[in-house]
Amino acid sequence: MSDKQIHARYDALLTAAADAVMVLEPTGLVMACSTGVAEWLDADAIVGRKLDDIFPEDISADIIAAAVKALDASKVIKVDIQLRPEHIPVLREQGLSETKWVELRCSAAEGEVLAVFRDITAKRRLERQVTNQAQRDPLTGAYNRRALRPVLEQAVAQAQRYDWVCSLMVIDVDNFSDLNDNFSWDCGDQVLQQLVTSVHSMKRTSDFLARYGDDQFVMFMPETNHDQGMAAGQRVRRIMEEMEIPYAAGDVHFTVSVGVAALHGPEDDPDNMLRRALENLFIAKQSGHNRVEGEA
Ligand SMILES: Nc1nc2c(ncn2[C@@H]2O[C@H](COP(=O)(O)OP(=O)(O)OP(=O)(O)O)[C@@H](O)[C@H]2O)c(=O)[nH]1
Repeated sequence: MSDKQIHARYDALLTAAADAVMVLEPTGLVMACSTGVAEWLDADAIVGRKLDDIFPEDISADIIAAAVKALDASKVIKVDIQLRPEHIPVLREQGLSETKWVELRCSAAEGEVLAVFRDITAKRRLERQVTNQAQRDPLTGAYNRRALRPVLEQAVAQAQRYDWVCSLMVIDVDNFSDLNDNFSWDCGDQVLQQLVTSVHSMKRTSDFLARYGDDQFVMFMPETNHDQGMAAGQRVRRIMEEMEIPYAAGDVHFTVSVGVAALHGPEDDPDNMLRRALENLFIAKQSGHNRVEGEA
């Protein structure tokens, strides 16, 4: 096969490929470029420039490191790169209008490196969506019990290390099964959704709300001592008591009971805090509902 044929085949391959490809010198100089389907890359404006002139320092260093490794190890080196238009003016001018994730694969060829960029933005988005769904309660959008566990463990350990205070509350809808029975399951659903919306709008950004059971929610509150946790519990109780949910058969009212527990020093742990909060919730229910109980 002649050199001409080899070049023609190489050009045809690059023209047909969906991926963007750059031929790089190990110094970072772009010798050739084909854009594939990347509408945010202008080959003419890239060829002859150094990666440092195109990308910010950290990205260009990642690409050069992958290229050098591919040359040294004679194998394909893979690295994922995030391209943000606000950090890469050169690509923004060429049409990069939203954040993209690309998978870079480098392989060595006669002292040069072929750098293949594949757009994996859609795959990344899907992965994030799936992770998000796995951590959320589909009805209310609050975090679920599975998501709560690692947050509690990390936050309680951190509070213990730095001698900070923290508290949690368990919120439980009073006579929730009666709401379901007397109105409808749909009405019960609306109560749970409204509860979460209201608690979200009153809580601090750092507080963490999760659906813990059927009609039960746990809110972890960092940097909150017992008295502040009780005050937050009373706020939740009052807001729920005042809420009216419009329903076909008339406005629906409901109340909640709340159990609060604060961190008890270095020997305490999330399971014990939850157990105490649930005990206090039980006392609130036994004492007539629509109450907040904490530690004496
Ligand atoms: N609408 C609705 N109901 C649910 C959902 N998940 C569970 N339930 C129902 O919620 C009810 C929970 O009832 P219980 O745990 O007995 O609590 P309660 O009736 O509030 O009683 P107290 O806590 O003692 O006041 C059960 O009847 C479940 O079937 C849901 O997602 N939506």
